[in-house]
Order: sequence, then C-alpha cells, then structure tokens
Amino acid sequence: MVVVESPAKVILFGEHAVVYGYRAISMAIDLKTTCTVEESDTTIINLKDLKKSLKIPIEEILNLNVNEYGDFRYVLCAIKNTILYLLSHKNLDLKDLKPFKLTITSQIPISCGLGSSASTTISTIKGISAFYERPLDDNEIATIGYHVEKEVQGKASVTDTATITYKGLLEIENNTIRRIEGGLKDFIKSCKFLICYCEERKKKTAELVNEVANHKNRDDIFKLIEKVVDTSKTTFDKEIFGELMYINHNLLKRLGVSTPKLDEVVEIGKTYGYGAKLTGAGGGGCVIILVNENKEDELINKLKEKGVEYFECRMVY
Ligand SMILES: Nc1ncnc2c1ncn2[C@@H]1O[C@H](COP(=O)(O)OP(=O)(O)O)[C@@H](O)[C@H]1O
Ligand SMILES: C[C@@](O)(CCOP(=O)(O)O)CC(=O)O
Ligand SMILES: [Mg+2]
Repeated sequence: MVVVESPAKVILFGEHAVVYGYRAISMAIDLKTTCTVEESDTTIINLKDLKKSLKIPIEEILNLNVNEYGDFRYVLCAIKNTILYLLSHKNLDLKDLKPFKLTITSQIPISCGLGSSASTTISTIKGISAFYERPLDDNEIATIGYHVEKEVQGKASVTDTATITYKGLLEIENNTIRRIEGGLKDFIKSCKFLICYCEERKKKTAELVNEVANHKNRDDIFKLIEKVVDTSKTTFDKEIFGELMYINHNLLKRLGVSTPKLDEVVEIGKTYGYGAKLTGAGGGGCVIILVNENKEDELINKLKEKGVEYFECRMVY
C-alpha cells in the first residue's frame, strides 16, 4: 500500500492578480492531506471527508470530461493526467494498469482558500505515480498539478500546486517560481499567524476567478496589489507587514471577493493584531491575522466572542 501526504498553503500577498502574471508570495503550512493507494479488484475512489465513493473503470478515467464529476473532479483529473504522463514519459504500458482503491482524507477545510483542491491534486499525483512504481520529481508533480487545476477551473496560476509541491516560501511571477530564502523567510518564520475560519464559501475558486476576470478596473487594482507584494519583500517589520496585509485585503475588497464577515474578522485582526487579510479566492473561507503578542489575549477573546474558529499555522519546508 502507498501512503503519501501533502501540506496546505496560504497566499500572503497577491491572490487573483497572480493569475494574470503579477507577483505573489505564498507559504506552505502544516495541515495535511493523506492519499492511500492499494491494489483492488476494481478501481474505487473514496473521498472520506465528503463521505463519497465512486467505482469507475480505469479506461473510463483516461477519457472522461472531469467537470461532469462534481467533488471527484480534481482527484479524477489528477489520476487521468498522471496516468497519461506515465504512459507517455515513463514507459508504463496500458496492460500494466492494475486497478486500485484510492482514498483521500484531509485536515484542510474544504473551499476556504487554503488550497484543499491543490493538496488533494498533488497527493493524488504522488500516490498514483508511486502505486505504479514510477515516482516523479517535484518539477513533474508541480507541472501535472498545475494542468489539473487549469483543466478543472478554466483559469489558474501555479501558486497553489507549486507551493504545495515545493513547500517553504515562494514568489510567483508569470507562472515562474522563485524560492525565497534568507531575509524574508527568516522574518516570516519569526511571525505568528492565526488562520480564522470565518464562514462557508458559497462559490468555488473557479467562479470567483471568473468574476474577477470581468471586473472593469481589474488591472489597475492588480498593479496596486503588486506594489504591496514588492514592499513586503524588503520590510522586515511586523507593523508594516500587517499594514500591507490590510492594504492587500482592501484591494481584494475592491475586486469584489470579500464579504461582510471576512471584513469584520479583518477589522478585528487589524485592531488587536498587526493586520489581516482574506487568503485565497475569497467569497468566504479564511482570514489570516498577523498576531501582535502584546495584544494576543484581547485578540483571542474578541475572536471567541464572535464565535470565529482559529488555529495557528506554521510554515512547512
Ligand atoms: N478532503 C477532500 N477530499 C476530496 N476532495 C477534496 C477535498 N478537499 C478539497 N477537495 C476538492 O477540491 C474542491 C474545493 O476546491 P476549491 O474550491 O479550489 O477550494 P480551496 O480554496 O480549498 O482550494 C472540492 O469541491 C473537491 O473537489
Ligand atoms: C484566486 C487564486 O489566486 C488562488 C485560489 O486559491 P484557493 O483555491 O481559494 O485556495 C487562483 C490561482 O492562483 O489559481
Ligand atoms: Mg483551490
């Protein structure tokens, strides 16, 4: 039996703009998705958290239109693209395609901006390639992962799949990846971040990305977001970093992807922490707060008073 894991991610600055080539900064965090793959008489996919199971012949997976498969679409698309890659690049033969039982479980809240889709995708790619005894390197995994998110969503950047594959802290620009080491990474490691689960997201990432695509001031706002990204890279000061998070949040608000609940939690994060912003596609989901240790008790009390769930996140690398 094969067992593989992948982390989650937060986008610290630059979501949405990054889809159009603007710079963004993202970080892998310590919430895990686990994928197990084992031999089976027929191919079965179990999504434990969603309490859903699907029996499907492998040959059908290779030809399907993934968007007809609801919650299974990322996993099926990842299986499809991985097997096609193994067939064309790794000497896997169609006759060696033995059936399997693949199971996904995850600690990542689903559709909350923490990359549950990318983590599910990447762990499936790793699980399937290991099951057929053709493990892939990180570049191959990240490339297949990106194509999966793009096929399912229509539009996507490499941010989520790359961050979850390479881990650590990354800068993305024009879909190319730069690992951030030294100064900014050390500074971010010294920061305490809380992730707040604010509300269920009503829309999928794909819908939010498409709404932003039609925003008439899209590029003006993206340029301002990129300025925030660039300033954050040289400012190793928590007060300024928190302020930049708040500015980025308000630019996302202008793009139309915030909600009253997210704004309310961001205001709490601004008042009782150094700053805060929504993270990921928005439309609900999570807010990330940079904690001010001197006011942490007040922050926690306020979040509890509002009934907001929170947890501390740490960078994985
Ligand atoms: N634990 C899980 N098990 C199975 N599928 C999952 C899981 N988590 C996420 N997914 C897939 O990812 C989709 C959510 O993706 P998305 O809207 O992009 O949210 P996120 O911001 O978390 O990435 C789900 O509808 C499902 O298809
Ligand atoms: C909005 C976007 O920048 C991030 C989406 O993240 P999530 O699916 O909400 O975790 C889209 C992308 O980069 O592909
Ligand atoms: Mg996603």
